[in-house]
Amino acid sequence: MVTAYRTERTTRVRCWGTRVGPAPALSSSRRTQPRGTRNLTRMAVNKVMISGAPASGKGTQCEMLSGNYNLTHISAGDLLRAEVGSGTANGLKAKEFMDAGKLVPNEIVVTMVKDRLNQPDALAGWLLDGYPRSKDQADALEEANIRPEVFLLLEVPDSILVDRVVGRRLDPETGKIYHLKYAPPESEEVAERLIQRSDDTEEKVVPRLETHNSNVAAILDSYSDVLVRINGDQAKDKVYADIQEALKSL
Ligand SMILES: Nc1ncnc2c1ncn2[C@@H]1O[C@H](COP(=O)(O)OP(=O)(O)O)[C@@H](O)[C@H]1O
Repeated sequence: MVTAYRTERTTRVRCWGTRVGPAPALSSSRRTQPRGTRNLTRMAVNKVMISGAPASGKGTQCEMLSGNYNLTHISAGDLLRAEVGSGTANGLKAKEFMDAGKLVPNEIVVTMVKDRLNQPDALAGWLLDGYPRSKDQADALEEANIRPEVFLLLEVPDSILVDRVVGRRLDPETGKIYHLKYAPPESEEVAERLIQRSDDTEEKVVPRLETHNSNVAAILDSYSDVLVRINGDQAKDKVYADIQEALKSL
């Protein structure tokens, strides 16, 4: 496995776990750097972004990462669902886009996420999930001088994602994420209260995947120096182990 290091000029990253996606954006490895030009600085991470297609495992990995790394988990999707639940004008407008699997307009999302990042509980360390999802969203953070120390990209083939979305269920009491086939509820009591997100249907996951695939390349341009690609098409504990390995070397 290769480790990710921040060098004077750029961070050289490669895949973790067996490669599923295209070759990494930065295919360099330590060997391509002339000796003596690397000033490797190990760094503690407390500004982490995690990205990936719907059902790529962001929520599941964030559950483990936020607890073990003492990071405040900020999910753009959760913030929007809370807005929808509160019935505000923004929430009503956001719901239209979310139900269509489209990105909610920036005038709603950007301020909401920036305000959340500036709340006291996030200042010690944040794990930002599902934002940015477009180049202008990334630019909005740049303008606010908000940058991650590492950008984790979970990569899973589209064919796997549809199956994951359709079987995904949420426990409204604990927020825990289950899957009827791959991560079933541990008791009848939990099983009975599980809910399915309104956009977790075969029909709605298609536009969500299209939205993700059409935006992800532009976002990676903004974070190519801190990008760490993770193979998300593995057991969740193996994915988490790969993430830990990558973070250990930062
Ligand atoms: N950064 C964002 N910008 C605009 N809309 C977003 C953003 N993040 C989430 N959304 C909206 O909320 C929906 C659910 O997002 P999320 O909970 O992250 O689920 P998933 O990662 O499975 O798509 C998205 O389909 C989109 O409509």
